[in-house]
Amino acid sequence: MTDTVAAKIPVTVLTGYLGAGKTTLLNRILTEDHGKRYAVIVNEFGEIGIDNDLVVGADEDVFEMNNGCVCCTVRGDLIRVVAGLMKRQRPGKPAFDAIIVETTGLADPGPVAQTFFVDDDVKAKTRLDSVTTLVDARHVMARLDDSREAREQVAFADRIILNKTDLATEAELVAVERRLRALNPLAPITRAERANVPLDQVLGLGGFDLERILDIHPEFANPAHGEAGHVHDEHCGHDHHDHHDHGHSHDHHHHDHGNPDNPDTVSEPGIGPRGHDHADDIKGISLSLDRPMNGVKFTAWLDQLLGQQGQNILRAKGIIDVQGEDRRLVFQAVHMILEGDLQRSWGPDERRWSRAVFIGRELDEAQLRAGFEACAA
Ligand SMILES: Nc1nc2c(ncn2[C@@H]2O[C@H](COP(=O)(O)OP(=O)(O)OP(=O)(O)O)[C@@H](O)[C@H]2O)c(=O)[nH]1
Repeated sequence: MTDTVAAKIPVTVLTGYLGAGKTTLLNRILTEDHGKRYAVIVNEFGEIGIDNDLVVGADEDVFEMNNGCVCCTVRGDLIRVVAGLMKRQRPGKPAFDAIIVETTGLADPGPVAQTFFVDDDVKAKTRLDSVTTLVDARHVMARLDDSREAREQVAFADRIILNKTDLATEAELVAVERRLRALNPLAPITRAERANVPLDQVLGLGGFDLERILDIHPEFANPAHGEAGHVHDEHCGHDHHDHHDHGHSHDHHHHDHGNPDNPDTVSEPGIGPRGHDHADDIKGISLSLDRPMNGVKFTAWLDQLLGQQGQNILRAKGIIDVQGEDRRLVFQAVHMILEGDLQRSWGPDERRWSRAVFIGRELDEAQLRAGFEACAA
């Protein structure tokens, strides 16, 4: 028994609301000198891969799941990706020491975690090691008020990392901790800045506690439709129709639930991640431009935009092709807090283009697009 458990590849699910610091932690894990080989699965929000591109130096082992709506389609994707990973070989040992799944900030981690219990193939070869939830010390209180996903992420955690402690006072941190404790009395809370937690507090915890989750979600291990790989589970059942609180609006819900193995069936044009509106009025807008941008204009536009609409912009990020600059300009924002810098050079064969994703409420897509394109050099 113990042998089988040991032979299974541990899976860590990293979750946390938009901009909490998941990619920062992931990059820390991937760059630390640990001699381990990790496979990383990122659940991309929006149709133009940016997240994937922001994960450092791990090209060959980063796998993208190509949509944002975790409750509907990710299970099928995840099973496919994990099954593919299992086929890889390393002499004498499993292909990977661990698998890390980064969920989108809008995801309820339930269906992702559930995948490791319902699909027989996945279950035979992997074990869920822990769900680690990152929390943005500065913004989490508001998100716990208005987002069911944010609350679920905290409730589900085996470990909580209270990140961005540099952006909050001690009194605020204590208040946040009290609130987190109320939602999840058991998960240890570790404070962090730039997700600087020791890796042994994230990986190899053996921490996923099925019994605790069954207390929160008695139906967890027994999905309504029961079938391995069935993506339209009980989360879908209540979330789509009953729970206005959950805030998923699936107005654009054209995809075929009966065919989780064919992610193409979810591909559709339109706003947001493959046309899905998340959390009622939250939407994602993806912009791109094939001409170089004027760096000064772009920065001024972005500053002004965040100044005026930062309250409504939950998250923004992008990779910009600046005229006269060999390096890629990478920017990120969470509400009004903006960070940007010139990172690595564009590769000789790399497509030079600018792309950005804005996720928020009451965003005017036409206006954003016009503003973005007006920054062309
Ligand atoms: N001040 C401060 N900024 C941080 C800290 N940790 C991360 N950031 C910044 O916060 C922004 C979001 O961090 P990410 O790691 O991309 O967050 P994420 O959870 O992966 O975001 P999504 O994948 O979009 O949900 C980036 O600009 C980070 O550099 C921190 O401890 N303090």
